[in-house]
Amino acid sequence: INGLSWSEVATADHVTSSFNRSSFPAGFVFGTASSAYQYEGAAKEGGKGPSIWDTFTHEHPEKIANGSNGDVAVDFYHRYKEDVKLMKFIGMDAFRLSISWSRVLPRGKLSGGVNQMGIAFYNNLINELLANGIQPYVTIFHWDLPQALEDEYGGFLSPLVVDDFRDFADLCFKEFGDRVKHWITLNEPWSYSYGGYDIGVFAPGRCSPWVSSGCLGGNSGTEPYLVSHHLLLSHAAAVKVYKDKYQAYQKGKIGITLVCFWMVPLSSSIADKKAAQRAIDFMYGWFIDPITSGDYPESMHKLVGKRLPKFTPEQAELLKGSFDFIGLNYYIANYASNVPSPNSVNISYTNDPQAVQTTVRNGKTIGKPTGVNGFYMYPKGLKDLLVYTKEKYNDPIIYITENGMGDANNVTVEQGIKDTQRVYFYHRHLLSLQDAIEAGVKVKGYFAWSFLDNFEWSSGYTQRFGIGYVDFNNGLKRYPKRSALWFKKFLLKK
Ligand SMILES: OC[C@@H]1[C@@H](O)[C@H](O)[C@@H](O)c2nnnn21
Repeated sequence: INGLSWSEVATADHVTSSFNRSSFPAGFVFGTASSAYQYEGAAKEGGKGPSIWDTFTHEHPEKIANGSNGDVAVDFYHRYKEDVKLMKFIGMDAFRLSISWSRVLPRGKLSGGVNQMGIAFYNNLINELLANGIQPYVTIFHWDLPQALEDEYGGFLSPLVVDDFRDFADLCFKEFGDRVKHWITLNEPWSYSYGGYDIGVFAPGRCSPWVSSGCLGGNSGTEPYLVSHHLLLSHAAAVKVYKDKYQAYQKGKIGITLVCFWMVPLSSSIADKKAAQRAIDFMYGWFIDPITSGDYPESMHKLVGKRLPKFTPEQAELLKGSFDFIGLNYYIANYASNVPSPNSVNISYTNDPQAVQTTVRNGKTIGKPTGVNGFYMYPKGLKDLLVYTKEKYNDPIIYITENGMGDANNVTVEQGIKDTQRVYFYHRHLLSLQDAIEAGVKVKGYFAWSFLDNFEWSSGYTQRFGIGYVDFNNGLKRYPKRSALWFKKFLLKK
């Protein structure tokens, strides 16, 4: 600050410890994560077609804090070279980005034509990363479905999306797979289904009328399950294409990114312990069971019944083992407790598990607060989730593809960059990650969410998750936060 450049600020004395990169296995990958709609901006530039997030934010500004949108976001589309230099300055090994489907296929379908300016943008970005010694980890779908496919057949509500997603993934492998060696098919299918079709706060904003009066049609008891079913089939189709057509000579790896809140039984009662397991099944098992066993968890069959779509034997075969690694996004833990008399009238994904999630026990919150209401720090949950995955799902290779916290430091730049709470968050979660590795979990990398403050979906720009501060009042200027400088020391190669 006071005009100090990143390197001048970095020399300032910052607390470090003997805990650093060398506390992790050689070759362990450290990076930061992002997504297209939250970073790029240039929403109508360079031949890009509209996504459902462009539509959602413009047609329903009341659903986004301050009526914000991603039209400009943090202007990554124009500033990516400067930003890659900053990643290198911090010492990051990798950068996780997503491809905007409607930037490369403006009409969603291959038959609608490929936008060569979109292809060029991602080629330039990938080349810039590699030229700076940073590995690109690419997410194919991070929620920004082309509006054209939502209009044509309801997007992921329809099985027709599977072929279009497969073609989009094929295009990405063909155009970028010579340099991209780590692919993630989907980011958090849980969030897309739950946010977009159960509670309606994410695009396309659907839910049952009893859930919220603002929903644009929908049924919270059936649509989340249909959408997740088609997300899983799309994932499997993309993995098949990669393994059939590209992996042998491109020699990359492909996986999926899932999210799970760790669930802690509210009491030591059997009922609450079972409720916590159901809560994990409905958030995490919903997806990791089908890609490991080829079917949904038993608890979902029992509680959702005929509302839960079925996989054909062929689909089950395609899904089983459809990954080289699991990407895991971890942020928080919740208490889970049993719902003794389930609500038989208001049927929804949220009510089906008969487990209510809370954050306070005997007047004490589950962890230290963050800037996001209801989100508390629970570092131990990272290790618990990793060991759970190792033991229950046959010891897969795992990347932590997101971990971080939000704060509402919107007052001044000086305040915003003094994010000592975020330094504490990262320090504690990396210690927990180290415990998991010592317990034998095969974690190969860790990505902080996020490199820069960015568009935080329905929270707009009111929640900041970056280790880099963006001054939205002054030309989107970037500043290193304390956490960025902490990472710089942590990552220093001896
Ligand atoms: O809310 C912070 C971030 C979002 O910005 C990401 O887009 C999303 O992948 C996610 N999942 N959990 N937490 N997050």
